[in-house]
Amino acid sequence: MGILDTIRNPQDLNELTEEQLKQLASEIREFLITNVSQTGGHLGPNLGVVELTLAVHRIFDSPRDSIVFDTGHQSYVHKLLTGRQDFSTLRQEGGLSGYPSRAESEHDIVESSHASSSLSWADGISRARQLTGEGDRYVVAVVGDGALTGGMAWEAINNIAADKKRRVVIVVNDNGRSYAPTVGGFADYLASLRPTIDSFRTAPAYEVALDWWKKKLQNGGPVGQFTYKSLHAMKKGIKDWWAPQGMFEDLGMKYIGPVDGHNLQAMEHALATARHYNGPVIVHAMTEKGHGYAPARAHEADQFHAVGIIDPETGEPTGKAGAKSWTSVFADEIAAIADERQDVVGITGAMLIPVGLHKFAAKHPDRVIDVGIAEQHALTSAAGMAFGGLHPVVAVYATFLNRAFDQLLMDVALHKAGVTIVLDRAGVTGPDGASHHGMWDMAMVQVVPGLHLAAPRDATRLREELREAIAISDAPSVVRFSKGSVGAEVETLERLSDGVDILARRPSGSTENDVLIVSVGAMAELALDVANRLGAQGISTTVVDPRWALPVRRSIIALASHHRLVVCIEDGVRAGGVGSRIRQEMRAAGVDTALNEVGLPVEFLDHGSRSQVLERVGLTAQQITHDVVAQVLGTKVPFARPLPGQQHPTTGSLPIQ
Ligand SMILES: Cc1ncc(C[n+]2csc(CCOP(=O)(O)OP(=O)(O)O)c2C)c(N)n1
Ligand SMILES: CC(=O)[C@@H](O)[C@H](O)COP(=O)(O)O
Ligand SMILES: [Mg+2]
Repeated sequence: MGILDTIRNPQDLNELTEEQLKQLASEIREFLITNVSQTGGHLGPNLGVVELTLAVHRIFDSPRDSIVFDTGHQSYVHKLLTGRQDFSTLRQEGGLSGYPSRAESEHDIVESSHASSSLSWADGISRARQLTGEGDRYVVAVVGDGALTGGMAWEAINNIAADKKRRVVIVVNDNGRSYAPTVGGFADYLASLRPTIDSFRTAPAYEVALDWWKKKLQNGGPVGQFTYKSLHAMKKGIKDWWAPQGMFEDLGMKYIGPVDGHNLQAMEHALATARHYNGPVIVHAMTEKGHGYAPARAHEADQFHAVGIIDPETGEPTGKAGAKSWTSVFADEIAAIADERQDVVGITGAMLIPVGLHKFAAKHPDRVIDVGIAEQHALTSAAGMAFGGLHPVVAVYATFLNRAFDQLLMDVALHKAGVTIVLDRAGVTGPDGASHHGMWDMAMVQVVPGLHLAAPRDATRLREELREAIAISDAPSVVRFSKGSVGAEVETLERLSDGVDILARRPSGSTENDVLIVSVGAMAELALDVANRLGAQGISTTVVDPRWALPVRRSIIALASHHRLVVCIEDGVRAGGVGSRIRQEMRAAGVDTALNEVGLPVEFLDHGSRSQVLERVGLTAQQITHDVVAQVLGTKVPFARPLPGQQHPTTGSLPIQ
């Protein structure tokens, strides 16, 4: 039995000797490599915070003191130390979350995986502690150098630094990377601190002695005054020359570091110093992503930021290479477009490879910009680029657009800026859980005036719709697609004049009162499966793919008036989604056909595989068919009549045969 097996809670760490702690760190590293290589997960970030997390839990008293992880993907060690040592179900349905989870432990606070929020959490918790008479409890925020490139972090620092009594300890986990090396002026500043010498600068004894000496000299008459002033000038000169005056100290926060984040004693000393300071303080820890695991260190792209199932010895993926991914289709097409259009620029929020801009960047490095984890800035900067005559393509995961909604609305759309936003990981993603599903984008953007939304159903339509989007120069255009492998090609039977694709027609001679299925994006195969199942139950269907879901195409409305029921299937929240918009447009056109919005519930969906989550919420052919049959055969759906003089949208003739 190893030492790790004896750790049931953080208090068990306090009895360990220095040697035992070293052994424990080694066991934890071994545990992470052995287990995460079998389940997949954020192996690199967690190997980088073994000593840091041990030190935090030895110096602070969780859960009395609150420990907040930014983004939360680096909380595996924290979980191991707080009673969760079965990682066999990591990120799986019903299993251990890959992020902090309040349902799992009282030691867990922030469940969202959206970066740069930890300092605001720390500000809020510490204010609450002060106002409820518990200001002696500490709040420790563990924040990465990448997360510190997010604007929200600086909004929080502005607030925290204002109150010298706030017991907030900000542990900067500086491994110099997000996925790739962190970019920007602040990242350069952090890097510039590395050679700085003194971590004793904020030691209490040093501070007390310095204050005594300052007072002595200042009160020592003219000679003392002169001596004090000249020594102060000399010290400032040395610091400016040798140890530049820290930005954080200029902001009014104490700065301790840089500290070797893999030296447990040094980390404990720095954190103990920070604790004694009893006010807002930054502890700048220098760490390495993937520390202690050669395959991770050698993986230049992202140092095993997130791995699938790998061989623990070699770090090589063991699963068979997946089918072509949506991301790779986008990566190839945007790189081709970049060759053709010099005005097209790419923008990423510290995720160049994950969003597929790397091929574009390799060919045109000056036209792909990494803004750091700063989606809000990305959108407004893109509006500026459009004003300057460029056509920006902002590529982000759908869930991360949430935080840039106002910039999309008021900087891009209000100014009719020709900006294309490419949303990868749209819809249910799966293992990263509730804050990673890209499920709110369509409901969010459907209220943006003038916005064009495309949801390609396969690789061919992605290429097509991406090009159509980039041709829009007077409004925002959004192209959204799922995580993972792109599905099979779904052929077009007929393309209507407004760009809507007919994927399946009802049998000739069918009645007016059949079902129109509107399939949004990657739901096409599912929609056709539903159509077949309904056909077996004697219900004829027409299946269409709008391709451009917004603005709603007129042919969708006309088709609706020739069917008994419209079923809109989308991989997004059904409240306010595409189906809702179609319903509104139908009502405005006086078409009273019944409509079902089939999509995701307005809930936070726990992690699992994509298919498991879709099954859980009923977004399956079986469930949809069951519901439609019950409605139609159960005559819960009134028969619809076409409007007088309503021409059918295809050839002006009566309903499609
Ligand atoms: C708002 C937001 N944008 C993008 C991401 C995707 N993301 C997850 S972790 C990560 C890198 C974080 O870097 P850092 O904070 O330095 O932590 P490290 O992984 O280096 O420990 C990014 C960009 C996110 N989680 N949140
Ligand atoms: C926390 C984090 O890194 C997320 O960005 C997530 O892990 C991305 O997962 P995928 O890129 O595998 O969808
Ligand atoms: Mg980092």
